[in-house]
Amino acid sequence: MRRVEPQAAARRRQPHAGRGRGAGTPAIGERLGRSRPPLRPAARAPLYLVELSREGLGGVGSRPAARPYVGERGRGGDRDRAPGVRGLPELAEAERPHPADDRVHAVSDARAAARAIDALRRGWPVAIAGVDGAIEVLAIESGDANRLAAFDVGEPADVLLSAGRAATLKLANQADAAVPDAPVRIARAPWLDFAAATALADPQFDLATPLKGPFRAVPVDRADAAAAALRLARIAGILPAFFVRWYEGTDALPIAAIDAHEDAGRLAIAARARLPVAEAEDAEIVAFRTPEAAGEHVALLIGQPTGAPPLVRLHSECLTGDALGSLKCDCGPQLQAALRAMRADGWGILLYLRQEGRGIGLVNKLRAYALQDQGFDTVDANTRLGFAIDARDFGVAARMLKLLGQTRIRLLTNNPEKVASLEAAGIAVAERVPHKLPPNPHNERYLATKRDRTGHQL
Ligand SMILES: Nc1nc2c(ncn2[C@@H]2O[C@H](COP(=O)(O)OP(=O)(O)OP(=O)(O)O)[C@@H](O)[C@H]2O)c(=O)[nH]1
Ligand SMILES: [Zn+2]
Repeated sequence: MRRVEPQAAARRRQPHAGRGRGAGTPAIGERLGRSRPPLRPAARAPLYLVELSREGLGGVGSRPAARPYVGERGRGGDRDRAPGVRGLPELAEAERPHPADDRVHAVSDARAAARAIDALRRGWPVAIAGVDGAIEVLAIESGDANRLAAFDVGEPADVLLSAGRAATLKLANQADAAVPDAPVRIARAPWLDFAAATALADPQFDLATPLKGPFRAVPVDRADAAAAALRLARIAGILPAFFVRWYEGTDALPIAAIDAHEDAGRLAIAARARLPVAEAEDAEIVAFRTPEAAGEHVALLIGQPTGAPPLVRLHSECLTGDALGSLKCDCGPQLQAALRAMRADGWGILLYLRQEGRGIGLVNKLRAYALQDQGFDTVDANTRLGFAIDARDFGVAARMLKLLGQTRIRLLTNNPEKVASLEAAGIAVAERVPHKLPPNPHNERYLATKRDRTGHQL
């Protein structure tokens, strides 16, 4: 058994309900669930939420133990397999996500991060603790003028943007913009009301909405917490732009909680089943998830192990390309071509990674598309929004391959970064297999940008 946290504290932590930050507007505080009076410490002490350890119950819930996908066809005989599932016996046990003694803190912290992400999307303030102190942020995208009025209590909150966005506003120099997701703080001028801040946050409307000004960048104090806030925005799929103030409470989210939330090492196999697909009737699907993060990744296993390293494709989710047949990118054709190549090769593994829009999420990718409609290329569009050019973590793919028992692969890609990231995470890439498809008039520029600006071998 493990003790997680007092129920009252768990309820109170996000949004910072009842922490008594002074005279907020009662109606708004009520609506945001923030007006509950603080509980006296004595009232919190005895109540604890208790969870049974999964290990103690013998395995992860009622799931079958993960069986790695290695070995040879028919070894042990088909009759030994669970019905409908490609089972390959006597193989290395899947790695455990964490040593048991790490788990209590990692789990509660990572859940606190999940609550903070949810709060950001709802327009609730979130406090984040750095080494030099904490900040509190209100996302501009999900906030409104009333929430800002409540947030501004005492003195007006400044604005927190990313360097990529600040550079487009001429508030950061090129050197700063080299790290587009680094934090930049803008002093709150009297005219910087909610509407003006919205225009600052979203570059899509720069051409249509001339910005007021001048704006003045000020030194970013508590920079680690500010950078963490921008990171949380990316995970939440919102614009990396906030109102920001110092926070003196003790219940701020530690940055380590965000690390735990994103920790690929916490991925485990959640389910597996047969999935006949057009390219391979004997395919098997394996789903992976962590206890906290929302995205579930899947592997599609094609053909039967031949003893040679499998042909692997890391495919990042692209709703527009994969499901809607978008011609703006090459994702849909690449996905299908990868499955065909695996079938031709004998066996392979497609990793379908929930990293839509190179990790910035669907809505932000569509904003990037709107910027491309205005003439910016795929790299500049990401930067102007305030994101890294590529925000993906390929450690996720490395972890999935290890859980499938594969540490030596042949990789279908034109992207040297995928090779380097997998190698750095302990996967030997025996061969990079080019994965080029003919351009169309709509994706020609996109592919040229990948070749010229992001090092793709096209
Ligand atoms: N932010 C952003 N994401 C895009 C854009 N176009 C496509 N994507 C996303 O880019 C990802 C596709 O990249 P991949 O094909 O996996 O990888 P790659 O870096 O091109 O490398 P390859 O293995 O050579 O194909 C998907 O998540 C798409 O949603 C764009 O203009 N902006
Ligand atoms: Zn795509």
